[in-house]
Amino acid sequence: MNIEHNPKAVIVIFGATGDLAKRKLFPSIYRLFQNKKIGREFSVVGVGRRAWTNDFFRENVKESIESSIHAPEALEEFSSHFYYHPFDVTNPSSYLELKDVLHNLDQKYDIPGNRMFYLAMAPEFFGTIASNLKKEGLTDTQGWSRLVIEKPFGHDLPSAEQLNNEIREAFSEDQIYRIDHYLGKEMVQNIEVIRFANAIFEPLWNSRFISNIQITSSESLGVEDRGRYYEKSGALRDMVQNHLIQMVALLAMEPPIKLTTNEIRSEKVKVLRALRSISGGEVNDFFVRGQYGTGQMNGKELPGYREENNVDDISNTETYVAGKLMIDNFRWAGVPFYIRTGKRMAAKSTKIVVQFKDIPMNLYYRDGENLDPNLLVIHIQPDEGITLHLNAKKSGGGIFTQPIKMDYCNNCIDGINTPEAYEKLIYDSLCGDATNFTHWDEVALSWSFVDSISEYWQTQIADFPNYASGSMGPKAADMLLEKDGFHWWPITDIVEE
Ligand SMILES: NC(=O)C1=CN([C@@H]2O[C@H](COP(=O)(O)OP(=O)(O)OC[C@H]3O[C@@H](n4cnc5c(N)ncnc54)[C@H](OP(=O)(O)O)[C@@H]3O)[C@@H](O)[C@H]2O)C=CC1
Ligand SMILES: O=C1O[C@H](COP(=O)(O)O)[C@@H](O)[C@H](O)[C@H]1O
Repeated sequence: MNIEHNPKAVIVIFGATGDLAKRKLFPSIYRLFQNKKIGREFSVVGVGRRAWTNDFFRENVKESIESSIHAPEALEEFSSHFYYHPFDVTNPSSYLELKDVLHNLDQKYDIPGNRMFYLAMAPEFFGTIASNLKKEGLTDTQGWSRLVIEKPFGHDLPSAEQLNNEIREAFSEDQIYRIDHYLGKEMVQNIEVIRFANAIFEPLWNSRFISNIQITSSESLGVEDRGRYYEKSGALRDMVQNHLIQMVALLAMEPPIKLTTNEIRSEKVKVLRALRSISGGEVNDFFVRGQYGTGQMNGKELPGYREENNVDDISNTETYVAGKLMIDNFRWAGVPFYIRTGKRMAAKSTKIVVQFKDIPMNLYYRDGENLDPNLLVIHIQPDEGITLHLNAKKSGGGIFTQPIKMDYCNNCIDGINTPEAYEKLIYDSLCGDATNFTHWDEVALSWSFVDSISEYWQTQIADFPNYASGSMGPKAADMLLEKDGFHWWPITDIVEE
């Protein structure tokens, strides 16, 4: 792995007129520029079918930055690096013109032929774009060429394999950067550091001391304007196959022998290989699905999923998933990893709770007084930090215990400077660091895990809707833990479960 810290490149954004480019990509590239992670030697070429001019595109870029960053500076200079090249990506002849544009920009900005092709478009175009880039010689330069790909990477294992084969015709695995934006989140990246840089956690990080691990990624928003996509996806494919399984892998992996891309990925792959597969008949024992109905949030009446735009009024699509994952290896045998994610839940929050086993004998037990289990809570968002739940002596006479918390707040210190996930991932891909991107082996294993669940669900009509908007999901998700003697730990102090 050859990581370059002062990247010089032309970034080509396919889908530059779309929502992702505007909301995430332009502001992230701006922050890299503002923080001097990229210097003057860069250029961005936007591709879309709309007949925009360079000036119109630059106005759009400026608008996107102004709407997301307070008092941005040097916007004129920054946006002058942006160019727009309209064409339909299915038209092979346009790639030669793009090639000339890129060549001229190399010369203008003193860029040594480095190209980052960012595919912010629907996946059905990935293969066509990759093969045209290669065929027309756009990857044939003195510098490097990388392909950055947005999700969804297929909708099941066969479609992901087909997509992968198409792009692998033109790009090798080490040129492909598959985005999972959760891997760019500060506290997701912190999981490894918390585990492997602290003598107090690693010896306890196994089935002898941990009773269960819970990962919640709840959203308060509904499906918004993505009904068409979401109807075919659902929460299992949209969130579990990628973000939640990636967090499980980071929590469960063995310490890598070195902090290199290959070593870390290979440890994550081993976890995914040990993930117990769930056959059709077992799905109901391990997984619960839900769909939001009408409800209330902050005094506002909210529609159910089936009333949303572009959603079938008898839709069988799940907007909520809870599951129990078992990792059949030496470290984790018998420890459930509970996951849950859903739309229109009571709060927007992503949290990991590591629950330690009870001590063998409670010396402080008195009637009506119990020791709480020790918990390590990793707050991913919106708050970032860690909390350790302990028991301590109550002040005053006698030996009475009380639960206490030790808190570390990451974004209280770094505040608004905590880099956004996309900013970090774009920077990593420009630098050639693929650690926080998913390798094909990870993608394939996680699809194969979720496929057996979704195949079973497709054969069964669900009794939807089964949770109210603004709630914490269906009751059956509580039962999933209760039958093992556990319960979901609340995700915020305000949300009652
Ligand atoms: N938006 C988000 O927050 C997220 C999006 N994603 C993924 O990113 C990708 C893009 O999403 P999003 O930006 O929301 O989608 P949009 O529908 O907003 O944008 C699609 C883009 O593709 C371009 N496009 C479509 N067909 C062609 C074509 N034949 N030739 C050239 N350009 C074309 C459109 O340009 P034009 O109309 O000018 O032709 C537009 O710029 C999707 O795969 C999505 O799943 C992933 C995570 C989050
Ligand atoms: O990938 C996706 O993630 C978002 C949630 O991301 P977050 O960073 O806001 O937690 C989700 O809303 C979307 O449906 C999904 O495609």
